[in-house]
Amino acid sequence: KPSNSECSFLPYDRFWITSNNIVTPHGVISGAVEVKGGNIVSVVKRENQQWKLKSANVVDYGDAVVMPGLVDVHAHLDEPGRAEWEGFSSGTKAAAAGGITTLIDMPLNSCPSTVSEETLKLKVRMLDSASGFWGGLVPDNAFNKSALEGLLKAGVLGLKSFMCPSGINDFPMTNASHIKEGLQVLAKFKRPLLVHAEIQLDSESDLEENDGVDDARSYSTYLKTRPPSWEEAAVRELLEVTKDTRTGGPSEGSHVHIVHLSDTRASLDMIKGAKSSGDSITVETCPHYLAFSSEQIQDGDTRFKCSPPIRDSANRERLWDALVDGHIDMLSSDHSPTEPELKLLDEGDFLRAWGGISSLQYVLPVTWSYGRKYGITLNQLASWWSEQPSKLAGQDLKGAIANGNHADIVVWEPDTEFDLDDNHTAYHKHPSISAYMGKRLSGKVLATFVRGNLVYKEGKHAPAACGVPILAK
Ligand SMILES: NC(=O)NC(NC(N)=O)C(=O)[O-]
Ligand SMILES: [Zn+2]
Ligand SMILES: [Zn+2]
Repeated sequence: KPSNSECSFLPYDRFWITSNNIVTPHGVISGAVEVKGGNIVSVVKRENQQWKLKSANVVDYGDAVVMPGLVDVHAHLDEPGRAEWEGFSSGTKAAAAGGITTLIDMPLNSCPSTVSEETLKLKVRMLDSASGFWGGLVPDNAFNKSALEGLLKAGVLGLKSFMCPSGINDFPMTNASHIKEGLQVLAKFKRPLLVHAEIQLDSESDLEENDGVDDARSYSTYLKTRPPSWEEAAVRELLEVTKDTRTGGPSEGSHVHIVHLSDTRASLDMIKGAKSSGDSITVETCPHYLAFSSEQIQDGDTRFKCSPPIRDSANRERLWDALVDGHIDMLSSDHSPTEPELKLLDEGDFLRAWGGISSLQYVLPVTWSYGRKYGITLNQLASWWSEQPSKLAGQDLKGAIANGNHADIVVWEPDTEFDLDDNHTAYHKHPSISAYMGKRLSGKVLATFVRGNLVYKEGKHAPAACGVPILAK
């Protein structure tokens, strides 16, 4: 266990962070955040604090924004088993450099997948596993109540399942009856199920076998293989089951969260309907669906391949509307990297390349850079990236700069621009496969505090990683 001095660039247990732009649940204030023993012990406006700050340990950030650290509920860190794709050490370093203070690791792309108490232990045991974990709901454990309970008791924050093939052999897909069973167990633990909501519709997927007829280098070919009807069919089937989460329903206490929504037509309308009927349901989208549109994706540029796919610009505009209007609850990275070889960048084959966007370190500046023209506010950013995801993950003491909360904080400069070029230091493993390479972004992270430790400062990480696994109790 590293000593405290290795965990933080700051030697103090008690100190004040001051700024003219502190994002609190009650608006942006000029003042100070007092940190003691890793927690926020007071948040005071500038006019109330003169007496305190004179002799204290003060870190002043001037006009830079002081915001709750981001909570990324959807990241694939791939360890153990596929450390060459990503890892806890590289992933958490990238997170810290990007202002993310909490990562929740997805149960697939590591090997083995996190589908049992034993496989969870493999993750928790890793020295750098400073994150929380979702467990997998798969056909093997869905009808095995004691196995599922074992996994939940071992501390996963909730479960995740796929309604279509996941691309990972030991993570098979679930149908609505598996999900229904899983929700009953989750209800007891009051934890959520995260669902990849696409269902493979036969007639539409023929193209995959039709190589050569349609050009596999063309993004439009890929788009046709995963039409909005796949999301729509999955959401429709899923919502039959989410009724169980209503007050008085058989799975009251559980919750369903739809990951990475792309379709803004029927799927979104159905989700809105379910919310108004009292289903316990939330939905996320990801920065790549908000930043990019299918029209812009060049032939062969498989960095942009993900599922569900990035759709057209009209869809992107509707995603922003839905987010701003509160119909989409939160954002996540869905950082799903691989080795560059599996992206098949030379061939540019959209049908055979690995699907997943690599983005972990960039999500804050990306959301801000692309969201500015929609007039998004700092409080909205904090809600989408911190408050709502903390709630989903059951982390009541995270997600807001408020008294008693964990001192998980990002300090950043909204107007400072930078280029994601070869000179930019990225900490996740394969920056070259990121869809954001070559972009100019605004919003530079200056400092990141995790539990009061200044873990990242001006391009450098503290000598040791001090995060601990976040396990549900
Ligand atoms: N196995 C994966 O990581 N899949 C991921 N891939 C994407 N989104 O393209 C996902 O979250 O579905
Ligand atoms: Zn997914
Ligand atoms: Zn994912």
